[in-house]
Amino acid sequence: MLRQAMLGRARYTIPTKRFLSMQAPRQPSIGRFTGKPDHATGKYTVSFIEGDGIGPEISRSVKDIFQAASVPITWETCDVSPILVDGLTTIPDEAVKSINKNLVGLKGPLATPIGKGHRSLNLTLRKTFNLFANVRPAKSVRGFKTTYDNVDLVLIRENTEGEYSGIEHVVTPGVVQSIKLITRDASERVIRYAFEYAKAIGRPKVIVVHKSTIQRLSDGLFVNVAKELQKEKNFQNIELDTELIDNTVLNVVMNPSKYSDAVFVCPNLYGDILSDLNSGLSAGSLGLTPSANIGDKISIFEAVHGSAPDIAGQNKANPTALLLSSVMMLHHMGLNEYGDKIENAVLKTIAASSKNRTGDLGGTATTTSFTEAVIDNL
Ligand SMILES: NC(=O)C1=CN([C@@H]2O[C@H](COP(=O)(O)OP(=O)(O)OC[C@H]3O[C@@H](n4cnc5c(N)ncnc54)[C@H](O)[C@@H]3O)[C@@H](O)[C@H]2O)C=CC1
Ligand SMILES: O=C(O)CCC(=O)C(=O)O
Ligand SMILES: [Mg+2]
Repeated sequence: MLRQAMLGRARYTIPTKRFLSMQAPRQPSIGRFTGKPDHATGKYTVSFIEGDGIGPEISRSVKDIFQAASVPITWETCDVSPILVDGLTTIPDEAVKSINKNLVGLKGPLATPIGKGHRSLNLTLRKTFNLFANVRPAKSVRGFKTTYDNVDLVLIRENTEGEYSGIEHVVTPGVVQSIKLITRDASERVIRYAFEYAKAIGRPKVIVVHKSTIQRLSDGLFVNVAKELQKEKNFQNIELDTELIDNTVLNVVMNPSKYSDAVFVCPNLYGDILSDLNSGLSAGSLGLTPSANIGDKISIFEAVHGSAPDIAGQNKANPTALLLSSVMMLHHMGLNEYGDKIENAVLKTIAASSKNRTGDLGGTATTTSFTEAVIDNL
């Protein structure tokens, strides 16, 4: 039997046995949106970071579709040009104020220079607003054939530390050290979120993906925290499994359906890599996979993909991943009808014909013609 369970995206159709009799809530209890619409206009204000490369093109698409769907949102454009002080990267105060005020943001991809200049602005945003859980669902798209049908993977990545702590130094020329920082606090809050998320979407299992055979203390702590949490009364109905990352990667590629009833949770780098793999497998492109960066109060939604410099400025980018991220955002804000409407229009457009699809999906559509087709399908 199938039951429609909703969190972030309407199209979670989840096979359940144990949870059939339970009413799954729509959102985990952690990180709920508490913003209010403006009294006078009835509209919410959302901070919008358009991003680099293809960012402005896919952002235009989201804005046009939101306008056509009459979504009650006013965009507040945020400039996050990096500010470097004593080697540390920050973002302008106005952007920090905007996001702190609105409690929610939508973000296009931000490019990171390699080996020089500012630190990743994506990491800076996640650290600045303590966005500790990065939720990355990867689901097959109806009507678009990839290697496997019915891929339905949900991954939650620790988003503030691990290999992305940015603690690196030269010990002596030719010898560098990079510190993977794992703390009990950060591990606990993301794993707790993963348990809550699994409950909310009606999945009976959480799988900790790790390599504690090698990273014995750091990943060992992450795994132990999960085992401790699972003993809490609240989570005893959720099964906990642990898997070595190399084994998970093999299994995901060989048989992704093995994980349709689970939520993965993992340290930062594993989650970054595994989420691109999941995207490629479910969608055949990075152009379709959304994500949410969740904090206790503030959340920022963004695609899994980057700034795609190879196709930037050519009207070739697929805006779907940012659109589906905006759908996750609408559900997070409780604007479910609008989220469902836009999601259905996007999926209908992709399913209708290969002509509608952008180049990454083997089609000939441009970003603008795809956007127009979605608007026609609203
Ligand atoms: N969260 C973020 O803002 C992220 C930012 N980045 C940054 O993006 C820059 C480029 O990174 P890459 O490794 O090239 O990864 P990328 O994700 O930008 O591109 C990888 C491949 O996927 C394609 N692609 C990505 N998004 C697409 C879309 N919407 N439509 C059609 N095709 C799409 C690109 O054309 C390219 O062939 C780097 O500076 C990196 O730091 C990378 C990943 C995430
Ligand atoms: O910030 C970056 O440069 C890359 C981030 C990334 O790959 C991701 O968030 O998936
Ligand atoms: Mg990545």
